[in-house]
Amino acid sequence: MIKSFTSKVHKFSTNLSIYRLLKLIWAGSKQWSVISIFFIALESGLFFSSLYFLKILIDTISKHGITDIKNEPEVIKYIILSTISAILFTSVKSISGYITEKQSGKVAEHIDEKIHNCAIELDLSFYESPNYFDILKRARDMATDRPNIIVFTIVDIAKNFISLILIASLLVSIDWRLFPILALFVVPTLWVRINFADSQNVLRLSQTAFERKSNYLSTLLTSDVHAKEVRSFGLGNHLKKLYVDIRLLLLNGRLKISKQKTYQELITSTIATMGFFACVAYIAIGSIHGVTSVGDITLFLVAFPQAFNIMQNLSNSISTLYHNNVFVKSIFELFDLKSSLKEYENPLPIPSDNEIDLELKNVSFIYPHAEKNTLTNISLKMPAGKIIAVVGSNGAGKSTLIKLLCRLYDPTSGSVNLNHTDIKSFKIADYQKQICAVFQDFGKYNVTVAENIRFGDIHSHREQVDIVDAAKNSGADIFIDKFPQKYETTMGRIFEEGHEVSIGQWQKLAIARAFYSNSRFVVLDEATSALDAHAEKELFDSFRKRIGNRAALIISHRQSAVKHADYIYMLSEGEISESGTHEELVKLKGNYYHLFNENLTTD
Ligand SMILES: Nc1ncnc2c1ncn2[C@@H]1O[C@H](COP(=O)(O)OP(=O)(O)OP(=O)(O)O)[C@@H](O)[C@H]1O
Repeated sequence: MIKSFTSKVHKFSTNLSIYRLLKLIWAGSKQWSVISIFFIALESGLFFSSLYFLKILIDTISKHGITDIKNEPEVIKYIILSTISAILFTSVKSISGYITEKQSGKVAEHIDEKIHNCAIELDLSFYESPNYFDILKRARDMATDRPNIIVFTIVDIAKNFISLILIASLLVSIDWRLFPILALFVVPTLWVRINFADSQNVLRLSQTAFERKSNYLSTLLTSDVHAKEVRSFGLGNHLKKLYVDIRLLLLNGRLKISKQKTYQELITSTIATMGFFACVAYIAIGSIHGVTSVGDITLFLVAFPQAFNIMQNLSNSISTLYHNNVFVKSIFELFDLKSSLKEYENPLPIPSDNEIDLELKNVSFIYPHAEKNTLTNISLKMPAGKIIAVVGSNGAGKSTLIKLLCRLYDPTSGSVNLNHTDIKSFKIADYQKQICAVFQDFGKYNVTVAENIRFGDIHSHREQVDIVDAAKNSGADIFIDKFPQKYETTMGRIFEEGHEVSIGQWQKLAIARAFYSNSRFVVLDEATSALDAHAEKELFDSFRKRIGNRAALIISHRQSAVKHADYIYMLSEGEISESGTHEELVKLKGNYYHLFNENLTTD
């Protein structure tokens, strides 16, 4: 058991990252940490002094005898002093509870901010990794209430530790053997708790993926997005069963180690209680033999249960800290993740020329964890003021190409160049401002109409008229004007008074974002797929006028959307198989011709 205990303690100290944790707490709450430390010292000092005055009081009484009237002023003095110390102790304890609450609130805010920064700054490849989601989930779970628990626990450990030292000095003044005896009987309890916390941590790590899966199933059952299909396909009971099975599995895992802990705690708490009464017997027999005084016995009966409680609290706090360590580790794991997109050390300014081209040169790309290239040797140009189109069947690699253009990923080989300069030479944020993309799975923001459009260029403070212009250009103005609150209408149905609109209308809002943006390049990835034929025709007929001297890239499965492009690239299984104008490609009677098959026209 001793070997197991020391190995647990070693694992505990290496796993706990206590120094890093304290640094994190300090970074998030410097001022409140200082105040908190002051109150810890004050509280412990007052606790000690109330006991100390009590001891002197008892010593005074027992030395001079209870009936000695001369003794009265001194007795009253110590009664007053120990009462004042006890009152101050309880008051400081209450205030210090508030201070710890404030401190942990600050730490939680700090951790929350860091987690959100990581989530924003990490590149898209992390979102392809289940492991990243596990880390993120654990870190997010941690962010809500764990900082609170951890700060409270650390403060508790500090208080208990100081109090224990002070109280130990009192106990040692009775008999030095009392303290080691006490420690010996409390250690098994600590061992059981650390052991339990350790098993819980291992279990939690192995359960995170299942937890995520059960959360996912619960979302399927409860979210508005899936409500229609769940009902029409009658998926409810099937999904519910999958959910319940996983929850049962998780519960059984937890109950198994909890049962083990209950058995072990039964034994160790019996040992601890026996320890307490062994000490009582030791002191009582000592007093019969005249070795210990009445003051000693009284002090022992007051101080010993306190010391016993403090040691129990300490063991509880330490195991709580250890138990929460899995979350602490997760946030550090998250903080340690490094984006694979590297910032250039001396970034160049974005070229200010009026005419600016974007070009892919011999680009190949393989997704992280994928086995083969999604794109191979792609060369393609987006010249200023021109509209180009990329077409191809499902899975050909069109959206992937957009991700590279937007620098959401870097190519595995080849380069993306802005006016002949590799885009890696620019600051990522500066470059990304040059491109505005409307993705196939565009965002539906449950904010006002105006904010939905303003998200296209959130850093500029432009006039309302620009928002209205963007809405007119995308055709969204037609339904916006029908809302009583026009551009101040909240979209979606998540919030009260929100207005839900059709998918095509949402898509028009997303396109309005692109028109509102000042970027030099516009990318529409299947961005008009939900527009009715009339709205789509109207948009593309005047698209050139609407984008001004910007360059545009359109991805679409509809011939009507791509045929007016200046140049079209046909993507087949990740490679460009054909390119040319619509007329040239139709005449070629190759992949492009067959893709649109019957409905091809050259008008
Ligand atoms: N995150 C990813 N990780 C691994 N492979 C991916 C990932 N995203 C896409 N792929 C693979 O890359 C290939 C190209 O996908 P992409 O989304 O670029 O196709 P697409 O041409 O846009 O298709 P669609 O017309 O259906 O939108 C597909 O075979 C897909 O399986």
